[in-house]
Amino acid sequence: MVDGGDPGPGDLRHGPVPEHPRRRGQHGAQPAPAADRPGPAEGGDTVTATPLLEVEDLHLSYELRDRTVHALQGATLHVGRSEIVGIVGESGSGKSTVARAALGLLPWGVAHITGGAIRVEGADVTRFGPRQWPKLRGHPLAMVFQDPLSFLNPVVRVGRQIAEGVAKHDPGADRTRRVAELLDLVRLPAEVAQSFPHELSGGMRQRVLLAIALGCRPKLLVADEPTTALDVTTQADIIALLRDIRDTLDLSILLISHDLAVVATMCDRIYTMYGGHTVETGPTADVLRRPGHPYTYGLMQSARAVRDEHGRYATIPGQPPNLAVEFPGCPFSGRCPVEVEPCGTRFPPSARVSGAETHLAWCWRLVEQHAGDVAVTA
Ligand SMILES: Nc1ncnc2c1ncn2[C@@H]1O[C@H](COP(=O)(O)OP(=O)(O)OP(=O)(O)O)[C@@H](O)[C@H]1O
Repeated sequence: MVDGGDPGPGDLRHGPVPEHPRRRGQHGAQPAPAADRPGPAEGGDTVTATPLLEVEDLHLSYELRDRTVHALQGATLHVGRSEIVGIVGESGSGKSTVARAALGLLPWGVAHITGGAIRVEGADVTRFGPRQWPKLRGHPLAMVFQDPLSFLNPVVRVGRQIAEGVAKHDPGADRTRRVAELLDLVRLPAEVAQSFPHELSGGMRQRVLLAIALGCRPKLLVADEPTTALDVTTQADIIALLRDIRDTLDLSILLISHDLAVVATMCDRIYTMYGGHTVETGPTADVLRRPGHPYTYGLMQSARAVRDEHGRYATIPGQPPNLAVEFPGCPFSGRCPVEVEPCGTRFPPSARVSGAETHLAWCWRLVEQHAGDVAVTA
């Protein structure tokens, strides 16, 4: 369950309006506002000047035979060193697409980046092709997926599958010893090395996947819904394990989940995505205490299993946006309980929500509350 107060989306605080990563077609890709980068005071322990991963105002479409899906229409995020950062949002909001784009794991010829930028350790990888991406995979970036069975080779013992990554990224290592170390790290007995994937439980397979990824010595581990297919107890074990691994190995984790409770338990900072846009970001405690975007507030109500006067669980009324069109305004417009005049026609600049400079939401209502602080330029 998500803890925190019960502020409504109207209960938003004032503060200066930082510069917004501008909309594609209006100003082109721009650096994220300084306030959207973590400082040592908030959102992480040891954050250096160059984030491991930066995604700036990313626009991406899937060109299908009969239609175009504008999956990302302004996704912005960064992950610093030793941080656990979460992306939360409902199905179709673009969470997996932004993560896969950052690892070059999108279908070539179908997915097209049409604006914005991706940087890995400061290097622009936005236009990387199929030959360049493999150099980044495993190290410095590795990914674990929701469904280990689709990733693991069913006819190869898991020890050998772990050893393959070790051989590539850690060629000098004693492979047998390293496999045993990695299994121990993910809290599996050494004998598991002799097993085939189908002989293991779902939770054990997820740990094997984690061992394979860690064998590549990543600096950033991207975990896409790693616990969704697991029962509640196993979910909690995997979350605790991920946190311990971050502490032991001092790596960064980007956790993707539709479940705000999972993200809230584990992450230092959160990004909320909706309709292909980043709509809020901030240190987890700040976002939960005072959500700045009405969509984040709706997610919190759903996560708390709040019931309405008829005893029904709170859901966000309305339908997600149609991604076949590029929407000029806020994608939550039409579904938003606190909509104001420009929402349907122009996407807002970011505005500071709470005390932390890193707590921002992209919401016209907040911008209006800030009116007079800083000129709005979107
Ligand atoms: N390979 C693909 N080809 C075409 N459309 C795609 C592809 N992958 C994703 N999409 C579409 O892009 C949009 C964003 O999908 P994405 O998987 O990134 O969202 P998500 O927030 O991760 O949702 P989920 O939690 O259901 O995976 C959706 O409309 C989805 O149907």
